[in-house]
Amino acid sequence: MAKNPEKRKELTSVERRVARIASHLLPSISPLSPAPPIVRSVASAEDSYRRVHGEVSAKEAAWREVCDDESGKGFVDIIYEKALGEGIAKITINRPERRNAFRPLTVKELMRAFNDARDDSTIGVVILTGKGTKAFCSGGDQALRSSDGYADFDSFGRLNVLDLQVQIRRLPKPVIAMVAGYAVGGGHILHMVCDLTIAADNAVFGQTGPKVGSFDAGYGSSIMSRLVGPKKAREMWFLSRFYTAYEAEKMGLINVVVPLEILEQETLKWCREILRNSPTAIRVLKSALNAVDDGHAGLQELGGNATLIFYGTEEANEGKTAYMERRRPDFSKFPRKP
Ligand SMILES: CC(C)(COP(=O)(O)OP(=O)(O)OC[C@H]1O[C@@H](n2cnc3c(N)ncnc32)[C@H](O)[C@@H]1OP(=O)(O)O)[C@@H](O)C(=O)NCCC(=O)NCCSC(=O)CCC(=O)c1ccccc1C(=O)O
Repeated sequence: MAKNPEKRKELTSVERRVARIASHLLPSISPLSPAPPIVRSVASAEDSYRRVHGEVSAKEAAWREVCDDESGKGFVDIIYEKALGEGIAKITINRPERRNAFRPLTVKELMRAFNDARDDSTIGVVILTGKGTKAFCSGGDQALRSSDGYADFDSFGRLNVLDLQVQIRRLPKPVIAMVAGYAVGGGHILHMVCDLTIAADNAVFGQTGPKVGSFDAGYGSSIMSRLVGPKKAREMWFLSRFYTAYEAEKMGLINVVVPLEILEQETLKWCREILRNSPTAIRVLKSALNAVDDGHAGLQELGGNATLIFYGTEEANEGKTAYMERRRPDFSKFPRKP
């Protein structure tokens, strides 16, 4: 070790640079090779952000079940939990005996839970998952399919999962699909509308609609085409094949594959990493990333965020205050910035 402080500083700097370059030279992982236990981290252990913030915790969450929302109806088809002392909510489809297929009641309950998570200002990230390790979700419950949608307790059919998709897309907080087992049919679409997908190595992805006389000509087609490209999207829909988690990762359909045993641990790490960042930046970015694809609705969401931020300024406050005080607003002190 160099004794001269100048030399030591130089040596440390060289070591840091070598570590950074080496992290870029790691061999790429074959799509069929097993996932490494520690998931991709390009930043070197020595960078200044890490020195300030430390490692993201991978500890288990202390989940507290939310048995009810303001409707007072309780939950039957889902489990809704929040991590104590953390800004994480977890919504689990709880019909494992049906591979977590959804019926209208399931969708209604999912919407209530997502609504609660949206309104709860302590929550910054929402995880959507399925009970057990065999399925994330296998789509609409075919036993309840009728000529006008899906009907459970009454005779009216509905396709209320389409409203759920829009709700997830517009929720101003990241939604992460945590997928073990099958994510197929309408279940595959649910993971696609989520902002991020973290998959276990046993996950299987695909559409089944054309095999069972169904299709999703909305987000299920357009978002897929954006994610995997128009040719691959046609393959996925026309052939209705299933794909492994590694194939899905290679296609850009999901973010990462991890061993099943650490699926929740890794998902929590991603949540905590997001939660370290500015909530407003994340909120605006989500709406910006969706804006073009979502057309007027996308612009409305992005524009709403601009208004929300503007309301916090002195300039906006001057307008409101002047109105309330029955006087002319004085906007002259606010610069017309270049
Ligand atoms: C998922 C499987 C590949 C799993 O196979 P396997 O592990 O061998 O298990 P199984 O023995 O098949 O299943 C166990 C048990 O679960 C029942 N089950 C599974 N999936 C469903 C389902 N979707 N509906 C009803 N029941 C289901 C199965 O019958 C077994 O019951 P037993 O009593 O024990 O026999 C495999 O299960 C499978 O392929 N499942 C079907 C997948 C499927 O085709 N899903 C429907 C696709 S269509 C759709 O989801 C439309 C949804 C929708 O609402 C919509 C409509 C219009 C526009 C948009 C949408 C949209 O969702 O976006």
